[in-house]
Amino acid sequence: MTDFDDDLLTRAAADSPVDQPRIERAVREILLAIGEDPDRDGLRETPSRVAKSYTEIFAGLHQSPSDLLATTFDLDHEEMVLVKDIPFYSTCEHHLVPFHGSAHIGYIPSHEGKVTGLSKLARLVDVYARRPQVQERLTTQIVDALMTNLSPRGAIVVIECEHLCMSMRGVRKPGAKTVTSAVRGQLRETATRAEAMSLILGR
Ligand SMILES: Nc1nc2c(ncn2[C@@H]2O[C@H](COP(=O)(O)OP(=O)(O)OP(=O)(O)O)[C@@H](O)[C@H]2O)c(=O)[nH]1
Ligand SMILES: [Zn+2]
Repeated sequence: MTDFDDDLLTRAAADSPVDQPRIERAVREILLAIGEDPDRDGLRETPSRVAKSYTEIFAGLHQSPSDLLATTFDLDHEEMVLVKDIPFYSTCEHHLVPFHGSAHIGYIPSHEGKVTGLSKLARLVDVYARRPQVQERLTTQIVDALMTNLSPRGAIVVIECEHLCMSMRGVRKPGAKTVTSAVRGQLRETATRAEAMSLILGR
C-alpha cells in the first residue's frame, strides 16, 4: 500500500462514526476464542478488513432516509409507480450473517403528483438493509419512509429473502424463501393491492 492510500484510508476512518479500532480488537478476540491464531499470515490483516467491511455493511445506521427522499419532482403522475426486483444484502440481527434477496416497491403518488427519482427507491432499500435487521422491520421501515416523505396515496413493499442463518447453520434449509409485505393507504384496497401484487409477481 502506498503512503497516499494509507492517508486516504486514515482520513476515511476518521470521518466515519464507526469505531473501527474497537471492531478490530473484538474480531481479534473472536479469532482467539474459536481457537485460531490471529497472528498467522492469513489472519493478520483480518481484524482491519472486517472493521472496514462492517463500516460498509452497517453504513445505513448513519444515513437518513429523509435526506434521500428530499429530491422530488411534480410529474403530475397519479398512477402507480413500481420498481421491482431490487437486489440487496442485509445482516440478520440475531446471528450477524447475511440475508439477501429482492425488494419490490410501489406507490401511488399524492394528488399533486409528487414523485421521487427511481434510483432513490433502490437507495432507500440500502439505507435500511445496511443495518442489523430483521426482514419484517426492513419491510415496514421502507414503506413508512415512503409514506412520511412522499405523502403518497398508497404504498406497498414486498421483500423476498433467503436467510443464511437458516441455510448454512441452525435448521439448514437452503433455498427456503421468506416473503414479507407491508401495505399502506389506498393500496390496502383489494383491487389496487391485487394489481400491485400481479405486477410484482408477474415475472
Ligand atoms: N421473524 C424473523 N425471524 C428471524 C429473522 N432472521 C432470523 N430469524 C430467526 O430468529 C430466530 C432466533 O431464534 P433463537 O432460538 O433465539 O436462536 P437460535 O438458537 O440460533 O435459533 P435457530 O436459528 O433455530 O438455530 C430463528 O428462528 C431465526 O430463524 C427475521 O428476519 N425475522
Ligand atoms: Zn439469523
